[in-house]
Amino acid sequence: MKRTPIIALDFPSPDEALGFLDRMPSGLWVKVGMELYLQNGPGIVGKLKDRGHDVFLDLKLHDIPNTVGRAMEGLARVGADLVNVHAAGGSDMMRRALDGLEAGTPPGQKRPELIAVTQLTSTGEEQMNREQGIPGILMDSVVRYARLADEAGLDGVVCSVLEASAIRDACGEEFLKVTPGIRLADDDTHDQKRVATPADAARAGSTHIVVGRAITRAADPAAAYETVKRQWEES
Ligand SMILES: O=c1ccn([C@@H]2O[C@H](COP(=O)(O)O)[C@@H](O)[C@H]2O)c(=O)[nH]1
Repeated sequence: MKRTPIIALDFPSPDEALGFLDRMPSGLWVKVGMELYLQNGPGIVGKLKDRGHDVFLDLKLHDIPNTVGRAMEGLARVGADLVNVHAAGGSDMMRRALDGLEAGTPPGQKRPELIAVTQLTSTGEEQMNREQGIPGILMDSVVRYARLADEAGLDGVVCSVLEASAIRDACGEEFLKVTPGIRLADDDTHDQKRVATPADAARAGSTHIVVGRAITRAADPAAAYETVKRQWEES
């Protein structure tokens, strides 16, 4: 995969997402999340692929193994390069997701890579302890989910930059560490709890960074993208 930031296209309509991309460089990595996909359907993925972008379809499936497996079989035909589930769904669910993707990938095409969300980057340790009832430090929970995903045969995880190097130690260099919660210095953190800069991410061993509002809501999105990319590539 290309070492380029993944831009989160958190827009309500294809017109807004594609209009935004008209003002950006070509051949990007982009992320389609629930906001865009659930209101507009799978057609947006094909439109982005036709424009030469790589697509991370971030739907974070989490249900019983049979349901997730069958859903993934369908998603394999949508044309995304990268898809995901929640690791909290368990190892059987993750294995069935992978089986579904393999079964659904059209002959001659590459199976989308599959990663698992560990702990959302909007979750803090105190919240995890109190609301999820998971005692101890958040890092341990994230690494535990990463090992589970690795053992289930997944290609990697979504985690924050703060856990990337521990996951590299536990699961290896090749295992994907896709890290949202990216902010430039002095940016508003919004609803994110575990944030870091693109330079931090490069040093920590993230394989991909996901950047939304720091680019899409910037006064000059193309300039913000170039700043993020430079920090990410140079560190
Ligand atoms: O743990 C996670 C998993 C996914 N996301 C998604 O990434 C972007 C981040 O947007 P920002 O505007 O850069 O905060 C967003 O689409 C989330 O759904 C995440 O943030 N954390």
